[in-house]
Amino acid sequence: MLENYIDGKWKGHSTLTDVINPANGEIIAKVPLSSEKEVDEAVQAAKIAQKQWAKVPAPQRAEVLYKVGNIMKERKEELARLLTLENGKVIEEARGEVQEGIDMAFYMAGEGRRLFGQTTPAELKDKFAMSIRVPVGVVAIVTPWNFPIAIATWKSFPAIVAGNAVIWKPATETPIMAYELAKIFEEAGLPKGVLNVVFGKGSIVGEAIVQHPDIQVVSFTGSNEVGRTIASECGRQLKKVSLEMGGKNAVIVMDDADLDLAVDGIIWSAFGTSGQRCTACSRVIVHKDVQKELEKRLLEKMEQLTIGNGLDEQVKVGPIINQSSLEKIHGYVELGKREGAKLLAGGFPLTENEYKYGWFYAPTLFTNVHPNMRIAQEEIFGPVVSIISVSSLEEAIEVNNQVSYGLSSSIFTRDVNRVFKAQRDLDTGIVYVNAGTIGAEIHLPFGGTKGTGNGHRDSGVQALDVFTEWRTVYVDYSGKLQRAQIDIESNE
Ligand SMILES: NC(=O)C1=CN([C@@H]2O[C@H](COP(=O)(O)OP(=O)(O)OC[C@H]3O[C@@H](n4cnc5c(N)ncnc54)[C@H](O)[C@@H]3O)[C@@H](O)[C@H]2O)C=CC1
Ligand SMILES: O=C(O)[C@H](O)CS(=O)(=O)O
Repeated sequence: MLENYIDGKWKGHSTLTDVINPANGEIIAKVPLSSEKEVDEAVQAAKIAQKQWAKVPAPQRAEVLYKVGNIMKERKEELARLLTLENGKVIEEARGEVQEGIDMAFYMAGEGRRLFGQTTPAELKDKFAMSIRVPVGVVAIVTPWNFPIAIATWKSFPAIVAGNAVIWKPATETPIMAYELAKIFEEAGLPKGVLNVVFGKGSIVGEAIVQHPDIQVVSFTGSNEVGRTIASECGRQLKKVSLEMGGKNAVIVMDDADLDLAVDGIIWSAFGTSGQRCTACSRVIVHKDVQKELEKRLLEKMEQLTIGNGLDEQVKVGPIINQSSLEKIHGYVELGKREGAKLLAGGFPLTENEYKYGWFYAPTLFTNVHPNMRIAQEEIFGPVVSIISVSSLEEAIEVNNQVSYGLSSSIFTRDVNRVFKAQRDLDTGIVYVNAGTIGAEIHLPFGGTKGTGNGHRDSGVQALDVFTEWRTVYVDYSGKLQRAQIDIESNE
């Protein structure tokens, strides 16, 4: 039975819902469905804790993150197995996700000794000017189920090292990682109230967080629809909001590409995590001269994919998170057929034998897809790929950019001129060359253009911009009133 973590205390709740292993339908935990009351309790505790936490020197705040990183390292295998249990992703990917969290802990702990500002010359004599980062106050993070620990670390670690207190609402599908991370923070000695975890529905706990007047920042990852709702409410209240809302990412394969490498990149980015990544490849934009050969090699590789319970080390594609996601994916496949795309592989849920009690979908490949079809425009969030044929690099870039999202893109080519043109013209926050669309590194900014976000970035040093304000400080040590902007000469 999981509990909320508020003001350093574990608090049970009378209303609970089941946490289900998507690989076999087993109930693995029960999680609170909290209300506005728990959100307010957490905010009141956070307000008090933040005032003290902001006064702790940043290198000391960072010590807590070093401890968190070390505990995660010791518990890596156990955490990875729990992650596979609640989310379904295959165990080697779960290990990778926990490692992302560990890397983020050490990287952001390093920021405790940097948090760089600027010093600049002042216009006047005997005057000093600088800008420094200051914490914002109480901040909220609202996270999805597809990366239940990594995304939380991208957001909470910079917030905490910068001196904020955090209210965290994890996805109800994957609360175990949140529960474990809160326990790790407690063990690492984080003062009470600096991190508060409130479990519950987005429509209740999420909305209460967004509407709470004492929360100054909301950092969200999830669907475009919910992101827009959050942004409007935050806009009304003049709250800072950072959004990461997915993608319609493409791999471009040019006629000079190493096709085997391209196939490996596509398979990994499209069917890894069963396509449930915001960076997942869901379009392949291929030069017409190599289309047939690419399709042949892709189909051969797809046949080798083992689908099943992610705890089995041989399995390469795990389950879909829940029934409604499965139905959404299948709905898109049916739509693709009606739109006139040609189904080359997959296109159905797996329901027999070992798949009977879980939610599994066969890796699916469409060809003859027109760039304007809805399957080529909308985020499916499942193992479904559309092949679009083009005649030139220029056309490939145009097709890549013709979607409302702009998260990740990739190009396979051996021509350095094409590489440089592509990285200049692909309208996405992340561009890969001779690699798939997934695999972001935590010390670089993560996010995208257009409908993917609103200009902010997770991870990298840029994450600190979300969780800090800039303060400009002028120190005049002349002992007299010097009047800047009026007359520099008269102050000689
Ligand atoms: N960008 C990404 O990484 C992700 C994108 N998605 C997309 O979203 C689709 C639906 O997945 P969901 O889990 O339902 O995403 P969602 O956007 O509903 O949920 C994401 C988080 O927001 C919370 N939330 C929901 N409604 C809220 C509200 N009104 N106010 C505040 N918080 C709220 C949820 O409880 C969860 O913690 C997927 O099929 C996929 O297309 C989903 C997960 C991650
Ligand atoms: O949130 C995600 O989808 C992933 O963490 C990003 S990546 O590692 O696949 O680039």
